[in-house]
Amino acid sequence: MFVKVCGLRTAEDVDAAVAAGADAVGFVFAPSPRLVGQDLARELAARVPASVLTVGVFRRQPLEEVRSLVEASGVRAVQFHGDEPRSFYEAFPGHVLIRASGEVVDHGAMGEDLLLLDAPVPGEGVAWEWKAPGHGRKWLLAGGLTPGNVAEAVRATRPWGVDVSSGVEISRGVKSPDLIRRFVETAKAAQGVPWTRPGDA
Ligand SMILES: O=C(O)c1ccccc1NCC(=O)[C@H](O)[C@H](O)COP(=O)(O)O
Repeated sequence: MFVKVCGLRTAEDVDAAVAAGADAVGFVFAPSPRLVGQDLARELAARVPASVLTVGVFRRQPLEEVRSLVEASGVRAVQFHGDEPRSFYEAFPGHVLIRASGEVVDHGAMGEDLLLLDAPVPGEGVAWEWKAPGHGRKWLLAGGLTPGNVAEAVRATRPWGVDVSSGVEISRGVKSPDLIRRFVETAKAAQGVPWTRPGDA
């Protein structure tokens, strides 16, 4: 089970996610209480070992802004949460590409490596009627996941991975190392599909 912890803003958050065994950590560059700037993101990304994927999260931002933040922060993956066109995905060869969507879409149509099925409004901690996209490709489940419900969500939908933000916070935008540890532990123990590196077939 691939586990991404999103919306990290402090060195303690990052260290907790890495120590817990997260496979990816996300830095939000879109308007959000979890927004980080390029310098902080670069500092935080530098703490992350190469085995853990660093993800820059964007929503409805101009391509030049995205490009500049990706380059300056050094993140290795780019996650789009709006209706960004294919040209946005094509602008980042060599990066892992994550396409987030609030509905089941044609996986691969944008050239993405991973599809992230999320609530209609991201990062709000709202659980939706979780369902699988109905194809054999790699996808991540997100939206209102917590240490208390992630096992049930995984059992119901059998994703390749999961993504969390609000469910590991003690207040909006403030992560809890203990909740991060509990979430990663529970998700890893849940019965998902076998882990392989994102981008591989
Ligand atoms: O987290 C945000 O505030 C955010 C803002 C704008 C675009 C994306 C955002 N988050 C993306 C994520 O990957 C979240 O982890 C995902 O939506 C799940 O969030 P949650 O339901 O709070 O666990």
